[in-house]
Amino acid sequence: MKIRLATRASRLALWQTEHVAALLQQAGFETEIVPMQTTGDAVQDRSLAKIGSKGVFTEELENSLLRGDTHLAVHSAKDVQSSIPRELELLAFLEREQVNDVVLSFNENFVLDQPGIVLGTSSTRRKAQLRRFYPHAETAEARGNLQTRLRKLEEGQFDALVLAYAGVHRMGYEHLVRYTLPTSQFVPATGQGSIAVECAADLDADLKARLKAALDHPATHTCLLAERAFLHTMEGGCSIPSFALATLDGGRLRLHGGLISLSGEEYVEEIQTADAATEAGARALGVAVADAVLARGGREILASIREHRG
Ligand SMILES: NCc1[nH]cc(CCC(=O)O)c1CC(=O)O
Repeated sequence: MKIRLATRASRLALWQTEHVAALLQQAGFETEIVPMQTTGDAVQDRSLAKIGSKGVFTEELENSLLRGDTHLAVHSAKDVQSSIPRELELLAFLEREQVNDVVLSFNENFVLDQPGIVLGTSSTRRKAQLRRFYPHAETAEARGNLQTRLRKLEEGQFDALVLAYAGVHRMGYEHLVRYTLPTSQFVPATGQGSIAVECAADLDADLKARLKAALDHPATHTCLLAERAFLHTMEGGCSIPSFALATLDGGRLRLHGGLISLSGEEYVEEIQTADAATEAGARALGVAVADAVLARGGREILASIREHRG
């Protein structure tokens, strides 16, 4: 049977979808890749916070699943909104890459701890974390796909670029990495480093089970359920500077989640652990960490972000 895969047309998205296709082929499926443009690709001149983050990289792919034109949609897990249409289902999460944010520069002697440096990023979370942990650095908007951002770096629009290691590795830009930022401070966005595979909820149950068996990484899946429950409770999209990283150690699931104000001054974080045996337990951990963050000052941070945006 030929499985049709919906994907964005960016080089990173195509790399990820070819990776999914290869796993499916190993399991005996034929595949066809169906690239499409999303709003997030079309709108390059405004920051994601301004165009609204709800599904800008996923909606067109989801519509193709809903029409029955494709069987699976392949996304960066980070780009998938915290609640998806009830007719759709997140079937599988592929094994996660190293989750860190990294700093790239063409200058081999680039030093982060230096006054006046300009760091390119398009993420409100990274901007806020940089303001908190590297207050001497300035940030500049760096929208566009990875190739566009690298070109802006090469043109000298900023001294360095802050990106997810996962995308940098997949695109072969590791030789430009000057710093790997610690996940204790630069806690990544929900889902960073994993690829999510979505399907229609009414896809044939037997086919679903075979596709899931070929693609899903259960430990990553458990972590992502906790992180996504956190994000859902936080009511954020990728433009709210929340962060969440779940890790599994033996049978224990650990979730580090929090929220940071745009200025980087207000900061609430929470770490809790739970038994990782069930999906319900993983989700409950995400809700508990988010509730604690909201109760300990997160609500005020969210209110001030909303006020700031008008
Ligand atoms: N929204 C952009 C986006 N979505 C996924 C990745 C990288 C790959 C990943 O985190 O899985 C990136 C680029 C970045 O954040 O540097």
